[in-house]
Amino acid sequence: MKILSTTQTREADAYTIAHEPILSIDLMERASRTFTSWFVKKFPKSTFEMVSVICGKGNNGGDGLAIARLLEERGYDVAVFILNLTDNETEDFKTNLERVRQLQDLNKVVIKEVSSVEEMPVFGGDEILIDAMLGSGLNRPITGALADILHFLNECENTVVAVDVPTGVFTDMPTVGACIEADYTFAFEFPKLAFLFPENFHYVGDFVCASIGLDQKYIASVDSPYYYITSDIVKRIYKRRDKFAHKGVFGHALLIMGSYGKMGAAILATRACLRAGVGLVTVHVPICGYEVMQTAVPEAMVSLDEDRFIFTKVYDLPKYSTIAIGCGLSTKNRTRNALCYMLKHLNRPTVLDADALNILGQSPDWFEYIPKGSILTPHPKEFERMFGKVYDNFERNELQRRKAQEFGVYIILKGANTCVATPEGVCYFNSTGNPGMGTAGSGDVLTGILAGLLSQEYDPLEACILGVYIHGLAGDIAAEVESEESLTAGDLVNYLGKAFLKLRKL
Ligand SMILES: NC(=O)C1=CN([C@@H]2O[C@H](COP(=O)(O)OP(=O)(O)OC[C@H]3O[C@@H](n4cnc5c(N)ncnc54)[C@H](OP(=O)(O)O)[C@@H]3O)[C@@H](O)[C@H]2O)[C@H](O)CC1
Ligand SMILES: [K+]
Repeated sequence: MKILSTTQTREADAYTIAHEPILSIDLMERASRTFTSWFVKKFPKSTFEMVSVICGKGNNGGDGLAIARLLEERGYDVAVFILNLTDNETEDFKTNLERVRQLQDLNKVVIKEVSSVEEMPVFGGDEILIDAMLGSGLNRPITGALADILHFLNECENTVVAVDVPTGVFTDMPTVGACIEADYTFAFEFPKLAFLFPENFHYVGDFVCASIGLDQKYIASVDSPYYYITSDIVKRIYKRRDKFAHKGVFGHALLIMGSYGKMGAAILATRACLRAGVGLVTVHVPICGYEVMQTAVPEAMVSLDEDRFIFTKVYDLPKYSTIAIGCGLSTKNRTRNALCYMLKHLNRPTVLDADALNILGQSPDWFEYIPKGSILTPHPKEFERMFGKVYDNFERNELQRRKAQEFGVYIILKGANTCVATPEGVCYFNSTGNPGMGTAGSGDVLTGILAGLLSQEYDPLEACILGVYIHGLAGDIAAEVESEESLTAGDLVNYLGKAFLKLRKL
């Protein structure tokens, strides 16, 4: 799914209104119905006493009024609070206010105007609050009376659901000023870029998005460097196996991993590579890793280094279809030199993770040796070691895109909404995964999956998108059974099979 900026969304909005054609008030109604359909399933009316909708006077407030009316129609007890902080009202806000007033006249909805925090009501414990104060029209940081009201609301214990954008959050740049702290955000048509960055989680909560019927052809024609990885994209990438296929056609991966005390990383990556469907896997380990590897992963072949404890040299590189290097490798001098030699002599996309990235961070001149189309999989700390400190995630994302373009590589920045940046400067944000995956070895599993997919002739972009998605999906299935707290990297490997089964059914 493409992610549009606020300006582009407004253009898509205007295009839809002009070409569907649809009146703007009817588009607002459609958006509000989409919200309401989700809301009634998520918060059935038996689960709380009342809904209070807090509205600004722009179109976000207009949505809020339409939602209040639609919820009343569905049998909810609804109160509307209109923030009287400006005289500017949009036409669609006015029309919807008129419609709600008719309900008020029938004693079906309560409407109250609020001009300051002192006039805010005390909400009951069972009330749910809908934030329709400001949406994508935010054009300056929130201060003054509205900031006081937001602070007041944030102090309340009630569940808060934001319409389109949590009030105060800038969608395309870092947020400053007061913000509502929503528990849920329901975004129209696309998630906003800001929702994908951790610093905004506090404001956005869990987000969902759904189409409000904006013109799909127009959206397809708009240029955007940002995509959200949904099942649609993954479905197009995933290749079913040929009935007559055999292990010879699924490639032979070489994993260069592990050092004394860090063989677990190599084991996890090797198991993941096998579970991701590789035909054959050879794992190159120092002598100390021989027995543990043969015992822990009998399906893998082992190539032994000359050194007892670390990686120093590997032969026969051309015979492997894919190479991945780095998990648990160490950054000792001889390993560094061996990595440098390899990078210079490899001539095909390679997966680089963990200590391979730490070594690159220490020797920035070596970035130019990385084969084009390679995949680098840093977590934020490794990213910082390679490319330096940043102020926030918008800046980090810009840097990630720039470096991917500069070196002609794919950079997978791991975290919530893992982001794949391509050599063309496009970003794909993952939609699967959960906080339980922030556990030792989780990254090693991803590296193994990527090597397994590349071996099966997924191209690097396909491997990145499918890899991060299925890694997250395995995590989500595992968390359902094991809980986020107890989830281990080994579980991710064990649930990969179930994730593939789910993928087949998409
Ligand atoms: N395509 C869609 O996604 C649709 C979206 N809809 C909804 O429309 C809003 C956007 O509505 P808009 O009227 O453009 O803007 P807002 O309601 O968010 O804001 C209204 C005005 O608030 C003022 N403003 C801006 N920043 C501040 C601030 N810091 N403090 C106080 N007031 C502020 C500003 O007016 P000014 O004259 O004061 O500059 C805004 O114009 C979108 O989010 C959706 O909810 C449609 O309903 C359907 C299609
Ligand atoms: K809002």
